[in-house]
Amino acid sequence: MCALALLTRFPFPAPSPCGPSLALRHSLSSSSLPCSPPAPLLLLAPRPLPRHRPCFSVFCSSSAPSPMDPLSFLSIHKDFLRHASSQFPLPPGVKFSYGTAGFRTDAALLPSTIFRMGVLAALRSICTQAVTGLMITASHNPVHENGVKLVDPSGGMLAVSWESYSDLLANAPDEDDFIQVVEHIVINEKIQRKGKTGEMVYLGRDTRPSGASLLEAALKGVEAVRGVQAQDMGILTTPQLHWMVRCSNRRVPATESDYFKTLSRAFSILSGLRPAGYGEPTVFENLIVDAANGVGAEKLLQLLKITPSLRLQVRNSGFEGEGLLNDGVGADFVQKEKIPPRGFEVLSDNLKRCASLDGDADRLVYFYMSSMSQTDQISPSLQLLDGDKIATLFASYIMDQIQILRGTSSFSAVTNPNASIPGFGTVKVAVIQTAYANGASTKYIKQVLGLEVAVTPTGVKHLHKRAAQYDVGIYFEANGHGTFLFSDNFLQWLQEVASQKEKGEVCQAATRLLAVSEMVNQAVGDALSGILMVETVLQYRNWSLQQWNAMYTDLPSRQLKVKVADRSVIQTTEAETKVASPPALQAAIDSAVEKYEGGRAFVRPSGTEDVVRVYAEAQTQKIADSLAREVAIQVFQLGGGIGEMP
Ligand SMILES: CC(=O)N[C@H]1[C@@H](OP(=O)(O)O)O[C@H](CO)[C@@H](O)[C@@H]1O
Ligand SMILES: [Mg+2]
Repeated sequence: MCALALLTRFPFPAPSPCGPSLALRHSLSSSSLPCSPPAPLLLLAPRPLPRHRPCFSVFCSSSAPSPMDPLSFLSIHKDFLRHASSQFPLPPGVKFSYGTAGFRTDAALLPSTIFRMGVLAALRSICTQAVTGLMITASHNPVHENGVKLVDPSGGMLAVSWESYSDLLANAPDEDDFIQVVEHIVINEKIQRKGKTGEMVYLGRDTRPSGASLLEAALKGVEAVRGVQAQDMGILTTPQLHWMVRCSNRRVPATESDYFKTLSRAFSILSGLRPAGYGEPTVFENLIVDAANGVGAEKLLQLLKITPSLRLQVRNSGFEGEGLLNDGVGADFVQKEKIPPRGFEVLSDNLKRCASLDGDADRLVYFYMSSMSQTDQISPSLQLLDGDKIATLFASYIMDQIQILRGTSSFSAVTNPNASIPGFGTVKVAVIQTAYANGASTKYIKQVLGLEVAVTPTGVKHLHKRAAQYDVGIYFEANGHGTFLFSDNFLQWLQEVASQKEKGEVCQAATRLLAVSEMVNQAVGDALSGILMVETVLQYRNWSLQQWNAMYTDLPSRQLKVKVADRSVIQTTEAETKVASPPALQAAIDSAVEKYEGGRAFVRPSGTEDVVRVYAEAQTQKIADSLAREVAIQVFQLGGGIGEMP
């Protein structure tokens, strides 16, 4: 295919700032920009620009690797790659987008995308000279769908700067275009082979029936990049694969069995380190876990086998075809619908300690049923302990330990996060939330725990990055996806203190935090390690779910979705809490909010569905409902609503 034909087909992104062997030197709309020294014209391609402004860019190179034959320079055989990709043709009429959490769509449409992501994961591995990962899952989506996410060497999500490559690769119409995109990535990222042996991609999948054949496609993609090894890690939860990639690159034991052993060992250490002053440990009733008929069921049972002190039962396991994945079950269902998952209704009286995972076990919510008086009759209602409640519980536990490290063994109502720990200095602790966090949680964290709250846009990749800036960064989305991270500096200091037995309580608190840092997945949110952590804190405090729930009362809230012709017309700012465009919309939201004391509302285009999301909270449910509706109408009117008016 000639370069000109490609012109109209690929919106190549600007070269990466981290590997600028090719510089964007020239565009037809600004052709006077110098390209100095003159460099060979390599590729003529359109770049993403504001709409209605046709413009093309010239990528040019001035340094090695050999720009004219980048693949053979890497010992990648072009014909082999072309032949392999021809086995996985692009389905017609589909536009793929990496989105907030990877590609997700009907499984039948995915083989080409997953083959190509295998290639990308292999290129990322060569580029970073480290193990990368590829997970086949569609999380809480229906069973006929599937998806793929890439894991970076740190164990976190794929670097945002590489997301545009995944879109280009996934949408390349044929083999020649595909090869051109691969070449573009190799040159743009200055990828070179360093002759090391670390070029490896770990592959994992959840329990979806389509997973096995899609994994084959991924395997072929990795193998098409000769020299990079693919390792099939089997059926896993998403967080397990992230954990394995992270551990492998840190040169620590990284098998699935190591994962279970690490979590279990840390849980046992923590169970044996209850403080004096909270009374004799209560023998809790078993936790009943709704596993969304997904991969979490089998994995929880494996964890249970080696952790006898963990008291739980698994329901909605999906074993032997019983129950459909994510169908009326799971964390997303429970959090959104606020009703018990399928299979739990009959047990209403015993539902005192329950939790729900999502389909790939990276989200976790807790709940219990309480009898509430509704008009003239008593009916059970679901009390949800969502990601905000989990973050608050964890933050309060961390502050408890920090108080002890400071030499104050009792947990005072208001802590001072700036007070330093003798021997360490100021320990920076923060909770990272999104705009969807319930206002009551934010108030509690700031006013009662005295902690900083940072707000990022929606999507775990944003929260994780921010959390990594603190000594302890706790992040959760309200939907139950989150974890907390420790800085290496703080961990190193804790190691020293934990080895000084004579320090008594202080040594114990350091030992606890070290165990917590092993148990809580440092790569990504993990429902299994989340359960262990919640159970640890509840045991430590001797708390029932009711006592935990009483930390603060959620403000009533309402979420709505509005269909508009083009959701990209809504642009937001200030971590998605304000609308930048159309400007009249923010003014309309402000005047709606002003009518209700303590009200809050914001809107943003969804990154995973073709809708604009509306969120409102207020002092009563009725007001939250009216405010949400009022704002939804404004979105409809000012944002090009289609279909029925909300
Ligand atoms: C309000 C909400 O729950 N949004 C979810 C949802 O994103 P949207 O961009 O809102 O569609 O899916 C994301 C990926 O799972 C998750 O990170 C996020 O929290
Ligand atoms: Mg998930």
